[in-house]
Amino acid sequence: MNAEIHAGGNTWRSLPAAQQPEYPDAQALRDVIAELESYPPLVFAGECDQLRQRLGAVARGEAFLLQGGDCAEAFDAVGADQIRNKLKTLLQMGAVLTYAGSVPVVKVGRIAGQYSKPRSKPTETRDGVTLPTYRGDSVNGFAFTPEARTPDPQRLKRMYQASASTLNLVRAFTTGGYADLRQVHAWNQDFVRSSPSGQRYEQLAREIDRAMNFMNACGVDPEEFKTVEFYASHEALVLDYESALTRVDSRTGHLYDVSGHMVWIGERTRQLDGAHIEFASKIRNPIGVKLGPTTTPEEALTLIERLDPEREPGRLTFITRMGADKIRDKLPTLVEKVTASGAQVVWVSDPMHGNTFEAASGHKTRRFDDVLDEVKGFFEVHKALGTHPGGIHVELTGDDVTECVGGGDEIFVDDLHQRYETACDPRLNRSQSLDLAFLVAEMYRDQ
Ligand SMILES: O=C[C@H](O)[C@H](O)COP(=O)(O)O
Ligand SMILES: C=C(OP(=O)(O)O)C(=O)O
Ligand SMILES: [Mn+2]
Repeated sequence: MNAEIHAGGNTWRSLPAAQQPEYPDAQALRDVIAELESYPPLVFAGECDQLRQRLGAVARGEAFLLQGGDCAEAFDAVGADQIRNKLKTLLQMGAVLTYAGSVPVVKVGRIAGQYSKPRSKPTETRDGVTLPTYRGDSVNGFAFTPEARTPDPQRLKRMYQASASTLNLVRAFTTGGYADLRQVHAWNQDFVRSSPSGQRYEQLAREIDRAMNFMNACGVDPEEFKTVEFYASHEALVLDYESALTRVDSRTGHLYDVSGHMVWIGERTRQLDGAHIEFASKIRNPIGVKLGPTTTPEEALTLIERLDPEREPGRLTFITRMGADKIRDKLPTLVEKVTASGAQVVWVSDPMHGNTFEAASGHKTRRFDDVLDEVKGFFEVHKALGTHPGGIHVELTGDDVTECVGGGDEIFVDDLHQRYETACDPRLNRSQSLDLAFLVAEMYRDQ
């Protein structure tokens, strides 16, 4: 490894880094970093390049990005069922969008690395006891005890291992036959009878079957449908971890963060003179940046200067998360100014993070109708400006949780307690995710 170039992955260290864990033992952290630096990459730099090319197609208006998964993955949820259910949900959504929206879909999970959480408050108080807030399994434990909530650098190694086993199973499913498009019915088997979206999906799967029979009859090799391209992404939050997993690509001499194919910088860490943007500017992975309602056009343009100086379609994805009540007001100027600058970014809607509220029961939740309305606003703005609504970024799970209210198989506020399992933000369940995919496919077709 070239030490000089590798140092490029550490230039962030001299800058202020928001939302970093405060470890009690600096030497223990250094030991963990040294160990992580010796671990093999989780992804290959060439795969990151391939995703950048796919996102280039999205930027040009030729494809659509579906990015989704947990708000916060958890170490104890690294099991075959959970991973399969999540993947299955994303594959079903992908099939709906591809078929009903008539557009190639680039599929990216918030998966195999989504273990670190920025928080709005540094501490949490319960019954007069104040402890550090939970910052994701990579940092501390969810249990409300001083031991669990103390940041422990050993957790970064567990994050690597959990990411590796998740990615291994995802790769097995996506290349080994499970994700074969001829399985469109099988993905739905446990689901169809019980839910309106499952039944709607079943009808679509029958049409896909017919289309595939037609293609077979035309001589298309059925093996073409056997594997699916699927990529892993997460928020690059804990920079000690991300930079320990940043390596020089022997083919090109460039730096890649090999902890995932795509990484994004969150709304709370996108300071222009901060460590996260500096880190992201040094790596060649496709980069996302979340843009909330306070983003100014000047900030967006400076982000482009910093992260995409070559104006390479696919390098930079702007993930807007304005809130349903603000998107129609805030997004147009940003899109106009960015487009006028000549940059070709991918525009993606995260309709989750601007629409969170606390229910009377104390559960953090989101209304399906607000989520839908933000996506609608996103499509309306792009239609009016003649730009491409490039994709959606959603928090979802394949399990039948009750965390967001609404949807075709309606969840009510009074249901929230039944299966509220998230460690951080409320996720769409499988039925709500499929509902959303059908509605987004209609919007895409209509625009
Ligand atoms: O997932 C994102 C953030 O960590 C989350 O929205 C912040 O939530 P908080 O306001 O509960 O800290
Ligand atoms: C923290 C997140 O989002 P944001 O940075 O947009 O608040 C997230 O995606 O979980
Ligand atoms: Mn979240």
